[in-house]
Amino acid sequence: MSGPVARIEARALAREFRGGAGVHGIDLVVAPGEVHAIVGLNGAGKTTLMRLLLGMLRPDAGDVRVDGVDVRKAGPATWRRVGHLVDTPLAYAELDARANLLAAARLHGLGRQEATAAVAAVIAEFDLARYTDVRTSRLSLGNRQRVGLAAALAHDPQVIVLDEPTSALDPAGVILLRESLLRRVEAGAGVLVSSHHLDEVARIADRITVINDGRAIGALDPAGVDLERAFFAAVHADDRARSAA
Ligand SMILES: Nc1ncnc2c1ncn2[C@@H]1O[C@H](COP(=O)(O)OP(=O)(O)OP(=O)(O)O)[C@@H](O)[C@H]1O
Repeated sequence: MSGPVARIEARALAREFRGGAGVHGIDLVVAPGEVHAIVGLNGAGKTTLMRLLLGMLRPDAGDVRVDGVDVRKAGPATWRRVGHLVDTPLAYAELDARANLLAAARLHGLGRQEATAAVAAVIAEFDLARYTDVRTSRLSLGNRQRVGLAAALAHDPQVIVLDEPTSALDPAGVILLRESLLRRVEAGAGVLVSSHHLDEVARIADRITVINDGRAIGALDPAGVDLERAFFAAVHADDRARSAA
């Protein structure tokens, strides 16, 4: 096979929870230099899929490669190239924003000076200067999300996985995140993002995959005229097909 190594490549990925919910055989690729968005209704399996891709959850079947490395064998060198915001945004709620960002940068392998410079850059990138000395537990939800995103991105990851990153952001935060991701993609990163905001997805995604009931059921055209209608058409067609089977 030729071409650049995919940032993320999953094959036949499956994990079924008791009761039957979960992820049922998903193939997915995130190439370098692209934003791949996944959209789906509440409970469709987006977070579960991301947790499987990041090795946070063990699959029943299938495999995942991150920057060409089998996720089961990935070590620090691979994880330093990954930035994610899935589940809890920050490690230390009692620390202020700057200390949290420094901790995240150091945990991702940056040296002291490198981390200080990287943290200054993401503080500017996410317009967080007013909040650097505030304990993160006291931040508003949206500012906590900004700090969480800054912590996920400070070490300049090549593989970026963000679960509903705009859910609590104000319009200014949405624009800052969009610009940040597009800059990183331009530099070769691969981004996987889940979202319920179809307008925003249409702005940033190169590829959109629809997830329904734990399965990847098709793609939406980010340049399409009525994404919402296309989304519901895909979901309802899949629901009908499965209830008829
Ligand atoms: N640890 C678990 N044990 C049992 N069921 C689970 C577990 N984690 C997730 N599920 C179930 O798997 C399904 C998919 O959940 P998931 O959180 O992946 O959906 P989602 O698409 O991210 O939803 P949302 O848009 O609401 O965040 C749901 O039915 C959920 O209840």
